[in-house]
Amino acid sequence: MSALIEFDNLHYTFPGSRMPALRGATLRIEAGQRIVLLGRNGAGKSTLLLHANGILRPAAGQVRLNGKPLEYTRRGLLMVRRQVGVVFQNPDDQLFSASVRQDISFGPLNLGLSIDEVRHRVAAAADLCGVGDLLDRPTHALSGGQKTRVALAGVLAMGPDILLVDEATSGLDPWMRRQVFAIFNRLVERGATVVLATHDLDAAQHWADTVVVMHEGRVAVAAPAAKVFTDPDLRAQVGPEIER
Ligand SMILES: Nc1ncnc2c1ncn2[C@@H]1O[C@H](COP(=O)(O)OP(=O)(O)OP(=O)(O)O)[C@@H](O)[C@H]1O
Repeated sequence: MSALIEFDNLHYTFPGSRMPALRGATLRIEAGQRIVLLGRNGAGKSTLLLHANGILRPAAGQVRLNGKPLEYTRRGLLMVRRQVGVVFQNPDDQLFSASVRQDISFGPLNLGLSIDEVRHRVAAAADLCGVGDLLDRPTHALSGGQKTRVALAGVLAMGPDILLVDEATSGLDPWMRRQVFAIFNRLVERGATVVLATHDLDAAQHWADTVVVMHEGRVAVAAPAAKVFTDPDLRAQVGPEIER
């Protein structure tokens, strides 16, 4: 059976950079997984996630969604973004509308849904993320944690099968962090996959079922979380990436 999403030997170098950010990154992700993506600063985690919904296009290699190669056309990318949601590291890269309501509505409107359906999705996603009372606020006047939750609501309103979250949970207070992880769990129970790129080893040990470690633009390890932290061979292989 084909994977939900597959990164096959991806190579990518940012324009103007001499160092490749991805050097043959390969990873297979199935439905219903809780994945934590670890790796030192600059290992390539964000770059890999930006390939998942076609924001970046690999110089070589292929991204496949349900076995089909991504199509980098307007139509192809819209289809991908319906299924693959990314919450960026910096929510300011994601929020660009005048109000929170407009921002969360943007994705579902782009899907061509009816106004009623969009309203329903926006209200449900805002409620889930605890930003229902912020809907009429300008996005620039929010705190960092509020911006993160609005960005998450905007992605959830699209109803993704796979949610990729780039180090966005670190700025949340402990209460909100628990809420956000509860949202991730609900998505997974529904059959979606959540991938969290983070330096949060607690999330890797206590939340993830699968831990993926990137090193210098490649996936060095992809294994059950319990194994990564206990198997001496894997531990040695992962080395400083997971040492506290
Ligand atoms: N916009 C960019 N332009 C040029 N180089 C970039 C850009 N973004 C990232 N890079 C480079 O690509 C490599 C991979 O970076 P990436 O952001 O994917 O790492 P990361 O694992 O997400 O790191 P971090 O843990 O610091 O977020 C690094 O060498 C980085 O300097």
